[in-house]
Amino acid sequence: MAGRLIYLIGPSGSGKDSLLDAARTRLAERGCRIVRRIITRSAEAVGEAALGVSARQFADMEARDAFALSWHANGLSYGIPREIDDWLAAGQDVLVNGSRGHLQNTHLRYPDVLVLLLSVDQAVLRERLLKRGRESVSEIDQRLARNARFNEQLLAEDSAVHLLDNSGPLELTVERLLACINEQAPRA
Ligand SMILES: Nc1ncnc2c1ncn2[C@@H]1O[C@H](COP(=O)(O)OP(=O)(O)O)[C@@H](O)[C@H]1O
Ligand SMILES: O=P(O)(O)OC[C@H]1O[C@H](OP(=O)(O)OP(=O)(O)O)[C@H](O)[C@@H]1O
Repeated sequence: MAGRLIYLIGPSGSGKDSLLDAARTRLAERGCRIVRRIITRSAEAVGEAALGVSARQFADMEARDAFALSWHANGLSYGIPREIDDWLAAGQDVLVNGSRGHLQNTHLRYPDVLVLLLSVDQAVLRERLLKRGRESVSEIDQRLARNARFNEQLLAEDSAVHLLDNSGPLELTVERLLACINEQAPRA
């Protein structure tokens, strides 16, 4: 049986990278691979399981059809390597740090995708972003405004999005993630 694409989405700062890092070993134990994204962000950026490339390199990769999925947001470009299709075909589950804005395209290409929306109380989220210190205050406020629009849209849509709360300790969210993946496993 083919593997399943698990598409983790959520506001910047909701804890996607932290969750993937914390759950990495447990996910590997159950045969789930975490994708390394290609991002036009400087390679020295911390906390991101990604390969940094220039805008030119990214465009070249896109032209070579090197990505299964790609999107542009926050002034950056993001690509998911095409090799995930080999992993899925080989029966492995594949977890992607995805984009809310690109969700519809992902549904079209991967109809059986399991979508997990990581959510955090807005005030807690602002504090976490300020503490992380990766973006300026105005960039943080722009991202928070974008979140508000996305949340409205996602809630209004009747799509099969599974909420995953990360307002509490990360360890708890890891357990919730694994439970959700197990609960939503397709019946053999
Ligand atoms: N459950 C949590 N409790 C406390 N801090 C958290 C939790 N999850 C993530 N963080 C912190 O929030 C910040 C943003 O997390 P990050 O993983 O970079 O989010 P994202 O990848 O979604 O942008 C980081 O400083 C991280 O340490
Ligand atoms: O359409 P959206 O859901 O807003 O997502 C757009 C992009 O923003 C996030 O990346 P970002 O560069 O912010 O990294 P982060 O998630 O680690 O903050 C997310 O992982 C997406 O790649």
